[in-house]
Amino acid sequence: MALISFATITISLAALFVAGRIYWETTTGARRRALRKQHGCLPAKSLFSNPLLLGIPRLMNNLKAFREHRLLADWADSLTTNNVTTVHDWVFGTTCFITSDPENVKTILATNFASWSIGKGRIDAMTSYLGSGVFTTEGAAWKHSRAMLRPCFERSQVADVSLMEKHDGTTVDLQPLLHQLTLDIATEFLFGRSTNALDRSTEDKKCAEFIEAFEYCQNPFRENENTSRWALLTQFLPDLTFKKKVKIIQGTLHTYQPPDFVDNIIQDQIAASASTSGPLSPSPDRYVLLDELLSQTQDRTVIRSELLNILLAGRDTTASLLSNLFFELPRHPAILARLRDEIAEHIGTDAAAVPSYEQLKSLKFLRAVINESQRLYPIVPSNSRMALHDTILPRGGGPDESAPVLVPKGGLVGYHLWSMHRRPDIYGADAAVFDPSRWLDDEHAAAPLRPGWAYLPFNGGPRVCIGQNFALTETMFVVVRLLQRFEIESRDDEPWREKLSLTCVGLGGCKIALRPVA
Ligand code: HEM
Repeated sequence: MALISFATITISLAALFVAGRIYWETTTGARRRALRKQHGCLPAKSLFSNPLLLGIPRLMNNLKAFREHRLLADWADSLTTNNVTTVHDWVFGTTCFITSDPENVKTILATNFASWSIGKGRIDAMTSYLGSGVFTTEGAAWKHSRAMLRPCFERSQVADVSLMEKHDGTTVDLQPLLHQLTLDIATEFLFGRSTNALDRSTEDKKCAEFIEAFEYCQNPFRENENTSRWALLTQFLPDLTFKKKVKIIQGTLHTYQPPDFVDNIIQDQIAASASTSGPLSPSPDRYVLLDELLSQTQDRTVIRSELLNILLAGRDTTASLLSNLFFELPRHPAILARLRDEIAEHIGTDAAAVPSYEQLKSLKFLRAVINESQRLYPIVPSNSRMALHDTILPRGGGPDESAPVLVPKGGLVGYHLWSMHRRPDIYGADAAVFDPSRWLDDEHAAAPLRPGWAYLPFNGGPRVCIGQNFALTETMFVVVRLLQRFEIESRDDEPWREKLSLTCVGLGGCKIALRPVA
């Protein structure tokens, strides 16, 4: 009896499976076959063997490579060794692609923007501590945020370099100080008030607590925890520390908490808006994002979320760029000397010669140094998008990768800037060398370098970094002010190694000796 019912159940399940498969083949399958035929799609290569293993071996390898600080280089090697620019994989039933092909990246970010999402994973993970804002939303909500922020980044606002001068200080232990400096500048620019993290004389416990909590939440790859051997298991366990930190960031939004760091800023600004004078009254000649937000809504959740979203986007990114740049610069005395000459010629060597926005923009060689630093060490070295419906990548299929590829609805495409920025067929045989002169038309060996979509440190298309100009001005300003005052020397013989969180920075920090210029 038991045997019969077991056989009946097995047959029924098999029949159900076959019926389901037939249904799928005649609907979704047929639609995809037609789409493939219409566009001449061919499959992309796969570097990975057995789909029945659900991509788990690859995932474990990635985690190991991440722990050993070689994930980016491993991927680049993998693509180069196999002579491919787009590969296909299958992780836990989700179709995934990795690409370093500029045409594919352009399609995802610009020409076919509407077919792609930033992904549920990013939205859920980041909304949990940032709330809804420009970085975590899509569609109408994102458009609204972006429109609200745009005036904040117009040239006249960014050109106000005086706020940067206020936060310019002597540095010795560079990497952490750069992170504090950019936090101070970002908060002054966006909120009208600085965290003053760099100023040791003004210890603010709430501020320190807030920064610590913010840093904890924004690092999804917390070392020794998520990346341990048990990483896959810990993903399913509640992270109680994370919840505690979110409460610190979200402050009074969670009841019974005293006003926290961000709340205080919002409250003070509301009070200042009501008065016409006093140190916190809205500046008549400078745009402060918080003032703009307050003029549009009194909803503190909205205000707080938008502020946190931008703080995330604008803070560590610039510090990481500066840190990577100052890692390379002292290792290339000829490049450093040329940069000093340019600064002396256009601005002056005296510390009293504070550069203006226009002067900064005239420093062509400094711009080339920054470009080169971002080429070799993109701050966001890989990124991804999710297909909202069945859609097409223009390249990557077939033996020579020239055929289009079908990406099914829900499929993920990772675009690997680290690999793309180092492609010898785009940047030349010396692609691995730090050489800013490749960006100078009259000095470039062959034709002028015009990488287009093959160079993407700030992303591209409608979601291009809104703070790009601000970040570049800030970077130029800090480099000029530092070199005007100090001789710099590398104090680190180790090669650059990746330290990946949301941004990418050197594992060994940026150890340099600073001597005041005689
Ligand atoms: C070197 C410094 C910076 C780099 C390399 C950088 C890079 C990027 C990248 C790659 C994105 C796209 C992320 C994505 O959509 O997946 C982005 C978006 C964004 N960035 Fe930056 N960024 C920098 C500095 C800044 C600064 C200083 C601010 C503001 C103060 C800022 C504000 C934003 C915002 C608001 C977005 C979201 C734009 C949107 O989704 O519409 N960034 N940035």
